Amino acid sequence: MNTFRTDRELLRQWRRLARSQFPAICQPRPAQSHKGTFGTLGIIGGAEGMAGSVSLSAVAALHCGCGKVWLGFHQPTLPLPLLTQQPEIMLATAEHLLQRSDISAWVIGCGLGTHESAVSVLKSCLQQHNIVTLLDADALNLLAQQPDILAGRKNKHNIILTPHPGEASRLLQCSISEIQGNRNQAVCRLAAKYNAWVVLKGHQSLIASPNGQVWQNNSGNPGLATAGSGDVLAGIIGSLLAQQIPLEQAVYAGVWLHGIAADILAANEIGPIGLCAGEIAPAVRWLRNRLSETN
Ligand SMILES: NC(=O)C1=CN([C@@H]2O[C@H](COP(=O)(O)OP(=O)(O)OC[C@H]3O[C@@H](n4cnc5c(N)ncnc54)[C@H](OP(=O)(O)O)[C@@H]3O)[C@@H](O)[C@H]2O)[C@@H](O)CC1
Ligand SMILES: Nc1ncnc2c1ncn2[C@@H]1O[C@H](COP(=O)(O)OP(=O)(O)O)[C@@H](O)[C@H]1O
Repeated sequence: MNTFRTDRELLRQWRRLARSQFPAICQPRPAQSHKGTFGTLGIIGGAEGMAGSVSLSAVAALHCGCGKVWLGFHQPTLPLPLLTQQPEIMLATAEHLLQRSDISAWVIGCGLGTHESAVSVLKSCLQQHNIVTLLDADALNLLAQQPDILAGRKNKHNIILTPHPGEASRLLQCSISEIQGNRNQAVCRLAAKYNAWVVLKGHQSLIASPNGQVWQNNSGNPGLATAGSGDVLAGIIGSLLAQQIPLEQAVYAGVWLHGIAADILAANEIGPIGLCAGEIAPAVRWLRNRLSETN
């Protein structure tokens, strides 16, 4: 059980900001709702040795409110220990998961690996043109190696790319210092090159829409500089997308919630030093519930 201490005035400010900028995440649950109301997220990645990455995404997605989460491992056999960690998560191989017809949103790439077999998994995921899809980590590395992977996608405005500066440098074929030297320009170049939504992660993450509008996020702290916190972000945004939160609000709100969660944890003496990525999800759940309260 997790409750967090927060200054009341700060919580009021967060509510005001969230209600004006991303009202869809502040709605209380309708009494007549059921798990299907809140969508099904499909997460693909987790090659051998990397099961933890997609597990972090999936746990975060559940805590952020989506109805069901499927994990599709890019491995021939399933990493069974995950069942005991969070038995609510449904497990499959990536190939089997891609055949399901009930997925509301996809997250692909965390721990996926960059072998040839990963390319075909990514391509078949992208063939589901009408399903909003977030590409992270190795999906971005594959895209950097083979930019035409996105060429056959009919609708790119429902694609979200979430590179850290290292991945951004691969996507734009330049150095990390060039990315960091002009982050605004970098995020715009990425959005224009791929005609997609882009989150350039790091201190004060930048979000660019496909038509080049840029928004800077100011929540978060260096506690987030820890293995797996990007996997958690992918799960949060994917969860909001699966819940049918409008895409623009899902991307902005996801980045903001992830940062505020880290700020709440730090204020509760969990980090910033030694904050673990898995600790972010309960704080996101707490915050989403506080935002949907009426007072
Ligand atoms: N538990 C698990 O299973 C986990 C699995 N994971 C999975 O591991 C796979 C590899 O992912 P990865 O991101 O660790 O490696 P990689 O793409 O080589 O990037 C590192 C490069 O980027 C740079 N860089 C990064 N951030 C930066 C910043 N803010 N600002 C500036 N530079 C920055 C960094 O630069 P450096 O500072 O080190 O020179 C370096 O060059 C991937 O599939 C992922 O999902 C992880 O999620 C962890 C938990
Ligand atoms: N100094 C920082 N201040 C604020 N946020 C940060 C900082 N460092 C990292 N983050 C955030 O943490 C996440 C790290 O993502 P990423 O580098 O992809 O991690 P991983 O691959 O280990 O999951 C991103 O959302 C990024 O914006």
